[in-house]
Amino acid sequence: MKLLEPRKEPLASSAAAAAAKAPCKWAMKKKLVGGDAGYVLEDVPHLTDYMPELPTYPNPLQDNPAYSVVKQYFVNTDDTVTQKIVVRKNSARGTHFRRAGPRQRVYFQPDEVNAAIVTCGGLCPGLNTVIRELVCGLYDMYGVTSVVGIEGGYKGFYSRNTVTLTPKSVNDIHKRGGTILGTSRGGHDTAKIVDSLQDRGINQVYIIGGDGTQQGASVIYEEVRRRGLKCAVVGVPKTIDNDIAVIDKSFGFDTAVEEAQRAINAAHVEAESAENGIGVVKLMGRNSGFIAMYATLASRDVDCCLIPESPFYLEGKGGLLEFVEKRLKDSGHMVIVVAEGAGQDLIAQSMNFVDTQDQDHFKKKTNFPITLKYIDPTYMIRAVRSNASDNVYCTLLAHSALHGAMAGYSGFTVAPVNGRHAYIPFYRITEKQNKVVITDRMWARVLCSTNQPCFLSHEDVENMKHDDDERHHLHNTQLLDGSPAKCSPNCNGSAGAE
Ligand SMILES: Nc1ncnc2c1ncn2[C@@H]1O[C@H](COP(=O)(O)OP(=O)(O)OP(=O)(O)O)[C@@H](O)[C@H]1O
Ligand SMILES: O=P(O)(O)OC[C@H]1O[C@](O)(CO)[C@@H](O)[C@@H]1O
Ligand SMILES: [Mg+2]
Repeated sequence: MKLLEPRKEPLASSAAAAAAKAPCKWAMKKKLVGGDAGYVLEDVPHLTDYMPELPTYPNPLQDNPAYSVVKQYFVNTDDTVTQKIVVRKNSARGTHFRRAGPRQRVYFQPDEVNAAIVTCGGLCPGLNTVIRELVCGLYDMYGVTSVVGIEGGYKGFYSRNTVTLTPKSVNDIHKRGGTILGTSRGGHDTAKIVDSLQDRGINQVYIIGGDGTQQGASVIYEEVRRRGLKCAVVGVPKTIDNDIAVIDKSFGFDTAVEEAQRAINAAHVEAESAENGIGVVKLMGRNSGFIAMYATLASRDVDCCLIPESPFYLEGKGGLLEFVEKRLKDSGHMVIVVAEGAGQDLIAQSMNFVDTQDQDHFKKKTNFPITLKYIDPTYMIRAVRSNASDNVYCTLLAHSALHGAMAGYSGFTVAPVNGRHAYIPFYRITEKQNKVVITDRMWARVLCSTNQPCFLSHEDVENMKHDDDERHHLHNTQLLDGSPAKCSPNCNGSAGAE
């Protein structure tokens, strides 16, 4: 294994190009370790990076009756998780992340730990489950008895008192939507937050939130490190939109897609029961259409799915209205699912038919009367409690997070990559957001299932494919230590690239 020089960012995306103009502060702080055949470990920081003399202790799990019988319960320190799961015979091994899980030695004694948990950003099903499992995991697995909640997001660090969290107080919270701690989208004052950590003697902080929150967590980590504090800063990624880069899926997404089925079913029933009935369902997704795409695929009752990534136009040959008219003539009703960010250009031209409930607009544009029912379950799909599958996922996330903190890792986000939980550096989560790639197979499946037009000309499609090829080419040929090791941040097969 050899330490590599920090690599240069590929110029494949506008974000990367911007970073090249104003070099990213992370560029000099990456912990890259190279191995054979183009193997690269993008490692996460550890408390010993700046506190080399820290003592270690045996992991209390070795004496825990539930875990001590597990064969190979502790993760080997060399275990890593590959980002690129599909390989060819001569492919470079590419990027890897440190495998999450309990380590044989830990850097905190149980009675030394003062943990804090905060939730930031928008709501998402599963927030309470993550909080519950962090608290119960710290208590039950590591014998920690001091865990507090920070109320109201980041600003709660310096404007509110903490709330004590115990297994008893969090026992039933996974059965509720929202977050018992409250959340907010403002108030990230790094110095004040770290002052508060210091004043309260907090030495493990679990920060649950989306891309903005993880950026906030990374600057908190930087400040903690600058002050030389023994405090593990751990990010748990959350976004209902499922658009976080690198990771397989974000918690709450499954639940949201499931809940969206209820709205789609209602739209279908309404549409079917009326003459030329159209049911329109608006789903979350300001910048990406994953919820709309998966809800459409799951339902099979949807005739048209509109997402921000796929431009469309209303009038003229090949436009949406022509398609609506044809579908109504063919089957007498239709269901349209629209992500909230879809058709932004049309909104700009005051042509947003989606937000209007004015059926005259449609009547004027089509040649026959229609009955339009508009259903907006936007907040309903994220305010519900998490489903069974998300509950299990949240439990594993919480456990991976606290194992990492106890093992002394800090400044990382935890999430599954190709089915295995891994510790991922903050910059990999925040440098870009995933989008639905409309030249990938998953979007083709949607078009196949709805039989909607792709609203793009042949030339548009060819241009997009060309752009994608260039993007892949640039990522694949970007050399690390002279070897072709890097794959696209998107090539982990996440969110339907298969
Ligand atoms: N670049 C940043 N640096 C520091 N703090 C940030 C940054 N961006 C956002 N934050 C802080 O993170 C918190 C949440 O941010 P934001 O509202 O963007 O939600 P999010 O975490 O992205 O979640 P969601 O998935 O709901 O959008 C806010 O308190 C905000 O001040
Ligand atoms: O209304 P709020 O709380 O800002 O959150 C809504 C937004 O959050 C998101 O889910 C992003 O996290 C968007 O898709 C959505 O528009
Ligand atoms: Mg966000």
